[in-house]
Amino acid sequence: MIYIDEDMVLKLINWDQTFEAMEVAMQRYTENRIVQTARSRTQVIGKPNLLVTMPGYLDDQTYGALGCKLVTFFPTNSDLPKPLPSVLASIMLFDENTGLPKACVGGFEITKWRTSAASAVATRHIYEKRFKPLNILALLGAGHQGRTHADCFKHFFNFQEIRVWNRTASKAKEMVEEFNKKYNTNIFKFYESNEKCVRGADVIVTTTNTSEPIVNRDWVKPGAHINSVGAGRNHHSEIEESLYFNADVYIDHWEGAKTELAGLEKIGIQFKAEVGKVILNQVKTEDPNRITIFQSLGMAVEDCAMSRLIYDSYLKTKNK
Ligand SMILES: NC(=O)C1=CN([C@@H]2O[C@H](COP(=O)(O)OP(=O)(O)OC[C@H]3O[C@@H](n4cnc5c(N)ncnc54)[C@H](O)[C@@H]3O)[C@@H](O)[C@H]2O)C=CC1
Ligand SMILES: O=C(O)C1=NCCCC1
Repeated sequence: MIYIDEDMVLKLINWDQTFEAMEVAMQRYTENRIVQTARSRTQVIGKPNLLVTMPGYLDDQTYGALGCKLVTFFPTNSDLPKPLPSVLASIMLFDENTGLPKACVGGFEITKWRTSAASAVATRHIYEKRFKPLNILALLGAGHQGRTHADCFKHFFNFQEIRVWNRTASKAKEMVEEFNKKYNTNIFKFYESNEKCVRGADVIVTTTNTSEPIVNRDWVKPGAHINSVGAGRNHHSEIEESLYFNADVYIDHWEGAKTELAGLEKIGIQFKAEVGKVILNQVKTEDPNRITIFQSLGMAVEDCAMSRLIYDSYLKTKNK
């Protein structure tokens, strides 16, 4: 069995293949060519810290794999004297014919990249494909996911303004300075207020651990698209509940939605479809003024696709 560490993953990963891997995982989901269950959660007694397991099987010539991601979600890591990321992960990849372990692949970078690419896939198919404006992007959250989403959306879309808000303002300021420098641009703008950041935005991405809404219904312009990524108290804490009633809500998978979005179902929110159906043109939002939401939960088969991609790329570099 080989071990592919985070540095190697970073050398091998790129946005275009990650996007394609997410599109394939989402399509295969809709075509019933995957197996995955809701993830298990094992909590450290007395702490909010979790070990999460995400097993999956994806049937595909290029991205197919049998694997299991092990994620630790330790919100207390930011309070350590030397802070660590709150989401850490490793992905085990198995031989489909023998069950032998083939590789353990670092899952920290993969989780950031595949989650960002899943948001980009949703934005492209739910929103951009309908010729909707892409002038202003609002990013709420300047943590690991917020930063990777910024790179990803800069790569795939041509926004004129990318706004950044974070609960601790200094982090958003730092990020804006760093990203303007990195891309030799001035399109990244710091916002002190989440309301101002959201008002007028065409696309909104939320990547926070908040347990209270940070996006209010009245702030979101008609026809805007929201990718809600954060999983604080639950997976739907970032957006004011009444906004869900005034939007078409798309998810990535129903197994996860049944448990992790039970709170939304309980208050009567109906999910329109999984993103795979939109990719396959089986469903779409017709009304240009309708707000759309991609409620991202994260799928095991996305991690299977990514670990297969990285594993194959790794073998190619070794066999050169
Ligand atoms: N949907 C998916 O597929 C995935 C979702 N996630 C979720 O994304 C979120 C962000 O993950 P990372 O960027 O890795 O974490 P991080 O620890 O790097 O960033 C956390 C962010 O949340 C913000 N935050 C924390 N408490 C807040 C509050 N009360 N109000 C407003 N903002 C608050 C912080 O300022 C920071 O911007 C987490 O909730 C994580 O569980 C992570 C991986 C995959
Ligand atoms: O999909 C994932 O990976 C995760 N989703 C939510 C929380 C931690 C990891």
